[in-house]
Amino acid sequence: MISTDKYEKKIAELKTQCQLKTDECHEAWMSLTGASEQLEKVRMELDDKFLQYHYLDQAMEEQAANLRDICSRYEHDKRLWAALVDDLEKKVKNMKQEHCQLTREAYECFDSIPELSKMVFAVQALVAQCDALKLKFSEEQAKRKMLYNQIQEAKGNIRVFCRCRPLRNEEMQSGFATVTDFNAANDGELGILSGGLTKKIFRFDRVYTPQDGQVNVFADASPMVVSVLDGYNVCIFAYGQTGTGKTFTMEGSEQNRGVNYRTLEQLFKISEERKETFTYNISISVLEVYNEQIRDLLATSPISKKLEIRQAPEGAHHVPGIVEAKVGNITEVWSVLQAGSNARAVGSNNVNEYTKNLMTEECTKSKLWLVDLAGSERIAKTEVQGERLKEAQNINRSLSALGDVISALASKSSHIPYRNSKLTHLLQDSLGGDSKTLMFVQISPLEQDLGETISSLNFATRVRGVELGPARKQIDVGELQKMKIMNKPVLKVLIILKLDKAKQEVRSKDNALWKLEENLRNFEGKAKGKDQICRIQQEKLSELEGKIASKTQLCKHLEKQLLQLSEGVNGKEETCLSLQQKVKELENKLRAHEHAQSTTLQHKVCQVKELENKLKERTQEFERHSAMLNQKVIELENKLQMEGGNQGFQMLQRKMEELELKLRQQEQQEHMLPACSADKSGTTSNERKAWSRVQTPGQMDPPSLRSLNSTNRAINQESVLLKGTDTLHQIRRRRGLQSIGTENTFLASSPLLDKRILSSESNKGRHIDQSKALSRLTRSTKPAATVHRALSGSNLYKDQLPGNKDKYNKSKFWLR
Ligand SMILES: Nc1ncnc2c1ncn2[C@@H]1O[C@H](COP(=O)(O)OP(=O)(O)OP(=O)(O)O)[C@@H](O)[C@H]1O
Repeated sequence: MISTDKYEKKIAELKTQCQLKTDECHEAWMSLTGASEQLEKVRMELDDKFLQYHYLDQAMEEQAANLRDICSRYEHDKRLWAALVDDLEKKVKNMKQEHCQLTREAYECFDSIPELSKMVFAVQALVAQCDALKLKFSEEQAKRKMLYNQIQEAKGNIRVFCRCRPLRNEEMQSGFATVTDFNAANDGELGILSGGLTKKIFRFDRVYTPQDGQVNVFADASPMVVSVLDGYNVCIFAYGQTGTGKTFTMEGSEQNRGVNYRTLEQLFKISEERKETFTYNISISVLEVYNEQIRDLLATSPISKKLEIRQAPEGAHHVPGIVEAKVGNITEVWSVLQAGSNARAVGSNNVNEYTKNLMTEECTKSKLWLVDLAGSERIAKTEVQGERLKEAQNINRSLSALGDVISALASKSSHIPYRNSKLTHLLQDSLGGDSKTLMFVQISPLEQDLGETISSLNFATRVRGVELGPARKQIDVGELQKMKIMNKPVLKVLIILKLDKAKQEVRSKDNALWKLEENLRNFEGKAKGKDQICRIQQEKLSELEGKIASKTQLCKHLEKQLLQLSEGVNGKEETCLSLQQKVKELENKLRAHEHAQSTTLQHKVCQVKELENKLKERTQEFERHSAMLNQKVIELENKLQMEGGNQGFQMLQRKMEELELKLRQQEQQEHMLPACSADKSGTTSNERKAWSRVQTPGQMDPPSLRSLNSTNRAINQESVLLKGTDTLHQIRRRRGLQSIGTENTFLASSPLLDKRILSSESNKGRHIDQSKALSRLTRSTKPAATVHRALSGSNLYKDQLPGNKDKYNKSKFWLR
């Protein structure tokens, strides 16, 4: 009994120690749970901070990107505007320079105005001088005209040039003898050999050898052209035997123009030279006198009406109805002459006359007769009959009438028989005292033509012997009044012609003056234009400056915003840094706390292990003692059996049974407590009542105790302390499950955690202790805001966490 009490005492002590350890473990667990909760809170705060930091970081990045964009645009605009400003400044500088230049030039021009006025005075003086010179010139011109006429008169108003045709090829080949001697041709003498011995000398104004060309011939005839343009009637005609070169001299060929063409060419040339002083209206008529009938070769109608010669009231003769083609240049004249030539009667042997009517501004109306007479052969020689005879007779009549006129003029007869033939009648105004006449006497060099040659030369000599009076200008009486009015201006115009050089000087001065004025005007215009451009550019510049100012203001505003944003960013960065710092601190704290917790836990675990070991040792000791007690009991029973009677033995056996019962009740009590706490979820209220009854063995009824005794007999046979060891193992296992569950709940409810960690399947079977799980969560930067809610909402967590149960349950749990 004493040993049993001892054991009972020891058991009670051990139980007390065990209870104390269990309480310590419970406290440690509770503190761990509290630390975990705090840790969780800190983690959540950390996650929230991380999230905020992340958002702030994003906002900051966006702001930084915006700022960078604004900065780059600002830089670009700045560069652009700077370039524009530079460009404009350059332009303005150039324009200012140009403006200065133009102002300088304008001032120079302004300064040169006195010089210009001086020049104007000089020019006016020159003009006055010019007027004086013009007067002198007109006087000189009048004198020149007078002298020219005097010379012409001295030379004779009828001038005769003799021209001999060259021998033809066949004539030369045939060896025909010639009778002409040109040794003194330059002196105007022509020798004609007569009978091979005697030589007769003829004197003319000019004698042309067969070698003299058209140019030489016309050179002597050209003064007549000046006379025509000066207002005198002129008649140039060729007289001579057929085939001696009359047409050649008067018309010539296209390559070798004759007197007609060259005279007209000269006429237009001089009129062109005089165009500033005179206006010549030149008209041309081409007519033919055939069988004493005037034929208009320019008439377009095939049947031309009969043309008659009429005398105008002022005395001039004209042919009414004849075509007068107005010509402006030699080309037109040539085409008109060609038309007349084409219209000429084919095979006709008659007089062809070209007249030029010239009307000048001084109201003179002069005529130029260019006459190609028919051959002057004697009828006997021509031996023609019928119509040809009649034609030859008419030709001879014309020529003899011409001869008669010439003779009458030569003898200064009172009556000049102009009207004896159409030819002399037509030439009346141009063949006489008031006009100038030039006759080409054409001769043949052949001996066989000697008679005709002598006849022609004699006729020419007679013509040359005619002494005409001084020529008169053919003034149009109808325009006389006009002429009187225009006399002075005409003179003036003539002076201008003569004083060409002075006029040119005046003109050049005028031109220079005009140019200077023009330049001045141009400069003024340019200056105005430049001023306007300058104003426009200045306006543009001011506009651009305004723009630049607004841009600068905008830039400043942007810079301010940038600064504010930078400050904000800096503030945010500082906040972030402080937050990071805090996070770090918290992490450190957490780590330290974890470390402390883990250290404490390890310490506790070690303590629990030590306690377990001690418990094991005690249990083993207890077992040993039990075994010894059992041995002693058996020994005592045996002794009793041997020494005492059955009565004492039965009493002892009863006592043994009572002791065993007590022991069993204690065991039962110990055994029922963990079963109740382990199967709490499935425990009903009745069972709890039963459990409460079991707790107090004194209150238990004997049958229940008995039944319990019988049901637990098997257990009783085993070690009670071993069962206690199993219970500790179960606790450890549950704790492990709690850790796994907690971890899995964390993982399942934190979507931002790493996916590998998220995989609950892979982690389900793994045993992860809390310290590792916490460290992993601490390493994770992803927030887990829902962790606490997930944890608090989890039934498993609620059931398994001892902190969520009442103290009584906790104590029950840890009693186990
Ligand atoms: N000085 C000259 N030089 C060269 N050839 C000339 C010269 N004179 C006349 N002839 C030539 O002589 C020929 C006859 O000349 P042209 O017809 O002019 O004579 P004509 O006197 O007019 O004759 P007609 O009285 O029959 O009209 C032409 O072939 C012409 O070329």
